[in-house]
Amino acid sequence: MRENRITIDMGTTNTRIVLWGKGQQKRGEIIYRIGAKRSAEEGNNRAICDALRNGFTELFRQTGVCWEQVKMVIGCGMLTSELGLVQIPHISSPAGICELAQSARIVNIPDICPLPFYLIPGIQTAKETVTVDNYDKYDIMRGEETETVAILKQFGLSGPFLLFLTGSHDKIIFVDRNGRITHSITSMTGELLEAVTFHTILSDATGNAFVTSEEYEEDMVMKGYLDGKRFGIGRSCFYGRILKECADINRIKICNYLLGVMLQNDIKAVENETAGFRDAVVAGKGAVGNALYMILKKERIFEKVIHFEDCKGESFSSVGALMIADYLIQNG
Ligand SMILES: Nc1ncnc2c1ncn2[C@@H]1O[C@H](COP(=O)(O)OP(=O)(O)O)[C@@H](O)[C@H]1O
Ligand SMILES: O=C(O)C(=O)C[C@@H](O)[C@H](O)COP(=O)(O)O
Repeated sequence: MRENRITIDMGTTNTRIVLWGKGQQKRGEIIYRIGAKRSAEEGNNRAICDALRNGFTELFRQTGVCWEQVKMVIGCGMLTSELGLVQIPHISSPAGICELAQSARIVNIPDICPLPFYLIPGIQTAKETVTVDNYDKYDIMRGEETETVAILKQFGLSGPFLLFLTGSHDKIIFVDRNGRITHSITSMTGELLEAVTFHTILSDATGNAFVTSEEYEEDMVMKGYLDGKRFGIGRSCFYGRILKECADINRIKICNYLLGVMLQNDIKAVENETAGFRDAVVAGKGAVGNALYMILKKERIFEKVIHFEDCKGESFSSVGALMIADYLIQNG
């Protein structure tokens, strides 16, 4: 019986392929450290195509499931960009689950997937033409719209609220009272933190590693955040080196400090845009999610801030893609 569905989310950095059995029962999951960034670096999408082929084979090997038992394959995120599998245009806001499901495209790529491949489009802020005079009112997302669907449905939320999503690119998503996305703001916080952590002189001070949940230190995050606000990102990052070389501070404290410095980006991005919003929701795992939640609470920009790490242990994007798959299956 064809009851299995496969969801794929490809981001800038990671690709997650999940095989779902009945309902929300996860049967298998493969995560590759391959994403849109790899295609940009290599000038082609071969790594992504290989990851999808290998991912399907590996999932079937692990679970014993075969293509004849799969009802639908559905993808979202940067898979639909020029750096992914097949480019499909963003749909315009406002949009929610119905608009996303109705705009899903079906493509046939038999050398990767023998079934029709459903692709969920991203969302762009509605705007006629983007020019050098108005680009700062515009934003795009691919993947986070699907995460938003999961967060709204799984936790029974209704807008209006601002949704903070962490990742390679942190997104601040404006959700209206009908649960539709009206606008978004992006900061490349995750990619910047990655570049600083692994590819600058500070890689020595960070020990070439991000801070984990267990290593999270609120005081150092807050110190970094306040310095970022006061001195700017560049100067504050260099204090990471001063702390290591001149004060002999350990790598965990320095990583927490740099996380706070970088999260200043997200607050700066949104601080003049919150009029009319009393509630904020933070959706993000690990130290980054904890840190952003803590900063938003301390800054008192919102009356209420809530935090979700994941959807009962599953990623928001995979659950959102599954919800859209089931919507499409139920609605023919
Ligand atoms: N402490 C941290 N732990 C893990 N990832 C972090 C951390 N700080 C920043 N990041 C960023 O988050 C990215 C991973 O985000 P994720 O949502 O899994 O991937 P994607 O953006 O590809 O969907 C990392 O590549 C990095 O840029
Ligand atoms: O829509 C596009 O082509 C984009 O670049 C949006 C991009 O920021 C996208 O939402 C991916 O972000 P993550 O890697 O999931 O953080």
